[in-house]
Amino acid sequence: MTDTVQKETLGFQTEVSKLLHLMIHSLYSNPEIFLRELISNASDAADKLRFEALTHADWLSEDPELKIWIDVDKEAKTITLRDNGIGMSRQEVIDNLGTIARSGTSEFVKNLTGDQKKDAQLIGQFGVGFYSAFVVAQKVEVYTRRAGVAASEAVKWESEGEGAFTVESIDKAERGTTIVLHLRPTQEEFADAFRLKNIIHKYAEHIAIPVCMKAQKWNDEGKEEVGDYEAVNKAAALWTRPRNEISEEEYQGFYKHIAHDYENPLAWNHNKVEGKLEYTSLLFVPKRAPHDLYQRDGVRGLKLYVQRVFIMDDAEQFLPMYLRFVKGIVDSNDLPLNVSRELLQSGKVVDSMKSALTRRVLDMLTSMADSKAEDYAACWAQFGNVLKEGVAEDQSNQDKVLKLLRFASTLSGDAVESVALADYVARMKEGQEKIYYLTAENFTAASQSPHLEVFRKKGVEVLLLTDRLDEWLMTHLTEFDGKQFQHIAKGDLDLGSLSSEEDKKAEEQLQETSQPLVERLQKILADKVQAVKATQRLTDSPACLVRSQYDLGAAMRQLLEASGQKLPESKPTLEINPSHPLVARLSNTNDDARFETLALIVLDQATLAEGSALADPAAYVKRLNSLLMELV
Ligand SMILES: Nc1ncnc2c1ncn2[C@@H]1O[C@H](COP(=O)(O)OP(=O)(O)OP(=O)(O)O)[C@@H](O)[C@H]1O
Repeated sequence: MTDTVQKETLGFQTEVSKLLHLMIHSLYSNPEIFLRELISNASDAADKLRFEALTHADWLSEDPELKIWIDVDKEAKTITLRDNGIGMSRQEVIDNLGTIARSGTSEFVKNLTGDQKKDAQLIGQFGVGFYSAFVVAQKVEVYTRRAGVAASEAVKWESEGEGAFTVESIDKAERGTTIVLHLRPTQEEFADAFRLKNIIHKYAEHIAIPVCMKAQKWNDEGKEEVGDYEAVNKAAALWTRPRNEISEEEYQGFYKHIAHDYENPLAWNHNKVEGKLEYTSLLFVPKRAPHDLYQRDGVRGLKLYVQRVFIMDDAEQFLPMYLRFVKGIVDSNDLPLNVSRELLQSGKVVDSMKSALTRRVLDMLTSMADSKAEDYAACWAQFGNVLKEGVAEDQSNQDKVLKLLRFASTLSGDAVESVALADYVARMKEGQEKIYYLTAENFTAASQSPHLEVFRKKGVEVLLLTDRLDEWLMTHLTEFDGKQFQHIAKGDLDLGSLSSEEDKKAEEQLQETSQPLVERLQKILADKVQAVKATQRLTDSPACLVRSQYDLGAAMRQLLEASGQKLPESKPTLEINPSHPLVARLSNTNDDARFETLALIVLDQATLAEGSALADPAAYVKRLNSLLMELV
């Protein structure tokens, strides 16, 4: 490595400087992860070389055994990591080690709050990567030569992590990357082979290629002698090993490696399929949703291998959109090695793998829901809204998806979505035929809705749906376990066999006695409501609004209107509770002007109770005040 030419000093992208600063201050409690990150990069570099060798066989054949070597120099206080992977060109060095390539991470750094504690918690979510070297090193040198590039076109990169780095052309005999870490005085404990081997066991056991260090021996005088390089890790692709020989820690380590996550996954499933199709899958459910879960161009998909050769990241074709949060790998024996994204778009092999993998994920989630309720609750909190998309997207698995849904309910009593449809059905009252639910803007509006009164009286549980997606979701749901869904604020009150003979008689009587009041109200409110009706739905409230069975909910309306669609006006039915004192008062009012004021107040209040906005709030306030003045 001589012949220094073309040395240039370049500045780090602003975000990198920020990231470096934050990293050094937030990872001090766990500095050893630098080794995990650098080994992970070297292993990725080996994967990339194997892939490129499919079209450039000579790149691999000249030095075919892909490995990572780690050396420690106690005197010089350095650690050296060497790999014979793909290496980097000059431009790649500048791009990869001077900027933040991944847009998500760069966005994150731009938005740092400046509050070191908060920022430190966030940082792990973005994969700390190469720059973590500076947590232990005061100076980092990178010597690299890309496969297929002349020895004289190798590059040296060097930085002390403070704003700038240099790049210069060098000679490098072998392909691949060598990284020299000059340890900070406070981190010299890492210049210890034994310590490094322990870290490799902890974090890099799953790495598919050998991570080698020199053997340590002690002679008769108790002095240390170093032997030849030997693999410290097991050095076999994790998914190719038998399940019963892989520890939990190894699965967790592998997940962190492929998902760039710092937390353990919630669950995983490792499976080998033999027969007509042959493939191995290893699928993980993360603990936390990525920041780009709802972005159109967010990262999704599995890592694809064909016969153990890495082919591509983010292969989206193996799982449906609503399972886009699942991470993992799939290794196929049937796909051709030169498979491209375009080729993956269609084809029997991919289709049948997709449907099998989808079922596998749904089964994994179901078994988590059945046996690890707490984990599933965490999973639902993160990915519930994405899973809901599956109800519409995946008709063939709708039954499985329905069982995974969770809702808030009048029984659970809080906004946490924890009630499964199967639990609801198991708790249904004798004579109850339908699954009752209510949609509203938020949990308070839902749980205080007048529509719940009759259900409370009869002790019937109602699901409370307050997510923006829920109205859309319910347009795709007709029944579960043979029971129809019924929105309690839409259509006639239909309690089926929950209504006793007495209820039915009372209903008839109610309609009869309320007829004059209903007609009077109808005249006044003709242009505002569809109809006026006396109701048994209410016990404590004077009135409520009922929508037609096929009416779009408020959230759906907003959504469609925002997308530019013109929707016909929909008028509600006003249902009144004749046994409420205010309605009784209304009934006894002979003064027409006063009747009108009261009628409009009752209508406006029913609108407010529904969580809707008033068309003319000022008029409402004026009317109410005139009544209040009378009281004074
Ligand atoms: N040993 C290496 N050989 C070849 N390229 C490397 C090596 N180390 C790093 N790189 C390149 O530098 C890039 C940046 O590495 P870095 O670790 O910062 O991010 P990453 O690996 O893409 O993701 P993460 O931040 O989650 O680790 C890599 O994507 C890769 O292209």
